[in-house]
Amino acid sequence: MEKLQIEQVKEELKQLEGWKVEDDRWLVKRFRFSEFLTGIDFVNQLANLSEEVNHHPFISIEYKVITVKLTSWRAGGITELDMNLIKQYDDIYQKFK
Ligand SMILES: C[C@H](O)[C@H](O)[C@H]1CNC2=NC(N)=NC(=O)C2=N1
Repeated sequence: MEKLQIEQVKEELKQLEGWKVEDDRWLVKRFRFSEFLTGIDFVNQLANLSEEVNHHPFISIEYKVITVKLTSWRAGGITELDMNLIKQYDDIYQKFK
């Protein structure tokens, strides 16, 4: 899978909420939760999805803030799969609202 042009990625991100591009290769978003363990539930759901599709984000847990960073390692940048997955991450997050 080929990496996308960053300008195209940034254009697509305007349709979403809270996603940024870092170092021209990472999609990054901070998800906030009211409870620590709810954030952990969210992480577990992302982990299961990651295993299903064999495509894994880097996830940091900072109390009630979960930071998700995603790129396609082998492609060396952001791919259609990454753009598809971040929408699935947002859908999972919506279920916790
Ligand atoms: C061997 C295994 O299929 C690969 O390392 C997978 C695992 N998860 C992955 N996750 C991400 N984000 N990018 C990859 O290129 C990738 N490759």
